[in-house]
Amino acid sequence: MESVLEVKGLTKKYRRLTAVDHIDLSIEKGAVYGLLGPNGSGKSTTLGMLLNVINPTEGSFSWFDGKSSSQAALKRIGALIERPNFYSYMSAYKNLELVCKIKQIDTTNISDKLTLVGLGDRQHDAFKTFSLGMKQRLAIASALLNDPDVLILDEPTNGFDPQGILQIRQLIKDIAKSGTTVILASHLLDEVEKVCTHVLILQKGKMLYNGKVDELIASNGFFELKADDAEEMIKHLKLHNAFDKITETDGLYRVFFKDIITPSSLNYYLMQNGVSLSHLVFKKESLEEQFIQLTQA
Ligand SMILES: Nc1ncnc2c1ncn2[C@@H]1O[C@H](COP(=O)(O)OP(=O)(O)OP(=O)(O)O)[C@@H](O)[C@H]1O
Repeated sequence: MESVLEVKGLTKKYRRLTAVDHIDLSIEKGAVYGLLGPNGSGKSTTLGMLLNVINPTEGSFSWFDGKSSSQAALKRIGALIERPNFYSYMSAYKNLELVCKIKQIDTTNISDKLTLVGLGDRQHDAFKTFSLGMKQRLAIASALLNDPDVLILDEPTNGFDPQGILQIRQLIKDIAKSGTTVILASHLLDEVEKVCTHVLILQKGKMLYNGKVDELIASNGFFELKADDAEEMIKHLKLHNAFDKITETDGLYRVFFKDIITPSSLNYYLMQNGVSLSHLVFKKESLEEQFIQLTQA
């Protein structure tokens, strides 16, 4: 697969605060890569470094083949970090014409990009008549004017109503389908689950998970167990060679294994060791449960 971005040990320190702490990342063409984390976890700082507006304290990154200069690489990237200022009395089309003039790009793409973001039939209407969601879609069209290989979005659906959110998420998926790699920062787990193929989970600048969204969801699952003799059960669970960890809430034990274990084989193992269970349920965690586990660890 063609590599779009390679990041090694990227770190940003602000005095004593480490905003981004040794991040490694490898993004392939066509991925929709989510940077997921609560406010202040370092998402915007990471994007700022990748866009050359924040100087890293340590580490390195290289765009595309690693051979192009950072200036040349930046020309292949469209970014929407802050809401751009458009002229309210000018039409969507005229606003984008102005963007093209400023960025010295050909204007031939404007109508196509407006159609792509669903504003084809509103392109000659004044910007001030647009809803918030339409304004954001115009901003995305603006970032796409020079046909970038990569589109970077910071919290793309923040502040929109449910319908606006749906439209923007669908648009992001359509853009990715057309071959553009997307990197998006979001504090919304649901957004990453619905839109992204890959995710880097950040907490206080540290990487908690980095990989495919599917693989995060498709964990080995866990067992909910109860036994009259809980102590004996725990002892034998811990002796199992695939044992990972155990947690307890109100007498119900959640047991995680490093490998896939079937309910019947676990039941058999415990029975052989003299432990009879009064409750055995196998469950798969939702991404949300895994996210909570990761961020609580
Ligand atoms: N210029 C700065 N000087 C000092 N500290 C900063 C600066 N910029 C960011 N920080 C701190 O770095 C940490 C990471 O901030 P960052 O904005 O990257 O997080 P984020 O995940 O994007 O959060 P948000 O969604 O709230 O912007 C925070 O603790 C923030 O206060």
